[in-house]
Amino acid sequence: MASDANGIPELDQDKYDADEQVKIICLGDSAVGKSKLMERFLIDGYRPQQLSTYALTLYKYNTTIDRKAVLVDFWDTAGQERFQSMHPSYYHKAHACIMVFDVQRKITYKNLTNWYTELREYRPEIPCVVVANKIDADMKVTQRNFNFAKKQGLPLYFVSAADGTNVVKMFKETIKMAMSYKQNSSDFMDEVMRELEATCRPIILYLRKTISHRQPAP
Ligand SMILES: Nc1nc2c(ncn2[C@@H]2O[C@H](COP(=O)(O)OP(=O)(O)OP(=O)(O)O)[C@@H](O)[C@H]2O)c(=O)[nH]1
Ligand SMILES: [Mg+2]
Repeated sequence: MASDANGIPELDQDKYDADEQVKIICLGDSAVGKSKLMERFLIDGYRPQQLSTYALTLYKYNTTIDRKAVLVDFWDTAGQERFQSMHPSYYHKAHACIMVFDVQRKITYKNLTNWYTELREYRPEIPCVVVANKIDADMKVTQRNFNFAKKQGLPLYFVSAADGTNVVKMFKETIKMAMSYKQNSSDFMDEVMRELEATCRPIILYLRKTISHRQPAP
């Protein structure tokens, strides 16, 4: 996506290398409330930017962390999740993930496993939170055990985009996790090591071959 995005600065993902830029993605089945959650959090003056060609909406949020201005880009799908899989560039350089299900629809909870597997394929280390949305419809669900989060060691938030319960708390904590990941991750070194390995492998193979073909000295 980034490479076809010539001329659309919002899709230039190199900007996420800068200290003050964070990318947070949102995953989950259709109609679980992903967009409503964003809108609820950014209720005062959110500026969603719909990029329909890319089945994507970007929500921008300015905040201050440790007295430093930070710009958060929330990436929200616009229908791509119906195909049960996202374009790889959706995951590219993401610093955290918000994974949402609808407490009223069991299938959306079951599908978290698929979303999580795909997320880890592309971003093995980034912080991820599980969000049980629509608790306003039946508060009793907060007593239920949703073991997926516990099993994976992920934080679980019971929220309602409709009445706002826990929405700000969940977003603020996720932003902090994203920043902390960005400051401490070994992403960059991993990339360097992978490049080095790929470059050096043919040389090592060649050397091994040459040495093994050498005749012992008389
Ligand atoms: N009762 C209740 N309804 C909600 C809540 N959040 C979202 N909804 C409703 O659920 C429906 C889907 O919400 P969206 O935010 O559009 O869901 P989405 O996950 O963005 O859906 P797609 O963009 O199609 O993937 C809408 O009719 C919302 O009004 C909630 O907390 N409580
Ligand atoms: Mg949506």
